[in-house]
Amino acid sequence: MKPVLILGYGLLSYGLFFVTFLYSIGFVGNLWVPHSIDSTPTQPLAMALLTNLALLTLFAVQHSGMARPAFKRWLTRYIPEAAERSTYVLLSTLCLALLMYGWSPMGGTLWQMDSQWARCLMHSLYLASWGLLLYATFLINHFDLFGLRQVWAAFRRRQPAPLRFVTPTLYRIVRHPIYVGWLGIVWFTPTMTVTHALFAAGATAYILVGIKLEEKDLEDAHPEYAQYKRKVPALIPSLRRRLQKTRPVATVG
Ligand SMILES: C[S@@+](CC[C@H](N)C(=O)[O-])C[C@H]1O[C@@H](n2cnc3c(N)ncnc32)[C@H](O)[C@@H]1O
Repeated sequence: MKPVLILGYGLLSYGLFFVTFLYSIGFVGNLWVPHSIDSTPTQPLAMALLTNLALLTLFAVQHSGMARPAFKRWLTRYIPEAAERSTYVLLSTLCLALLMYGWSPMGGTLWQMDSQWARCLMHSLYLASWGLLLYATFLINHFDLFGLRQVWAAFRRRQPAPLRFVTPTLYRIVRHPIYVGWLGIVWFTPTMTVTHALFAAGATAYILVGIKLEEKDLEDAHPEYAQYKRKVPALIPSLRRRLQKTRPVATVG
């Protein structure tokens, strides 16, 4: 595959991801977009539940399955290595878009905050969680996580330097700031409907399983990860057990 085509493919994947990412801020927060997580129910409850569970499962299997090293090895027998991450980003984006498009609101309110300031606080925490997620991607390497670094290197006919294991700022007080952001996104809402709770519970279960799989790969790739894991908590930040700044020493997949 010609390097310019790989670059175009990577840019297209990233562009689609970015538009879907912006829509999902409105979708989960019930803000600004026409079809959101708590739009008016249109299907019978059982049908809506099955649809939503199927969509959540599809996203979880794709997102976690394609991130495994064995899957990446298999995939790169058929596509250039430089396009692997962009393919992951593209398929994750398509699954997320399908999830939002096919999502079937179920109605039913579990709790609701009526006071203006409480609603405002929840919306602020919700948007701050998106900010945290985005910020944390830049701490690891935003352009690597979304495949741009790899396709740019291919375009320049260079081999991209392997991504290093890093523990900058937030990563010294919590091991998974991106997933902390996700948890905030799904749980901070002024109105918790049954639909929203299903989404939040599904996302939480996915994150907890995803962490186990991701950390196994990180431990395999980076022997010092075990020590990092002992010192830094997974999801609840601890300032007391703050990891000393260490030089990154190994690569991760
Ligand atoms: C979606 S990101 C989530 C990262 C992290 N679990 C978090 O919540 O902030 C997953 C990718 O980040 C990589 N990764 C996780 N922790 C890392 C670190 N400290 N340094 C570099 N890469 C890391 C994993 O290898 C995986 O490819």
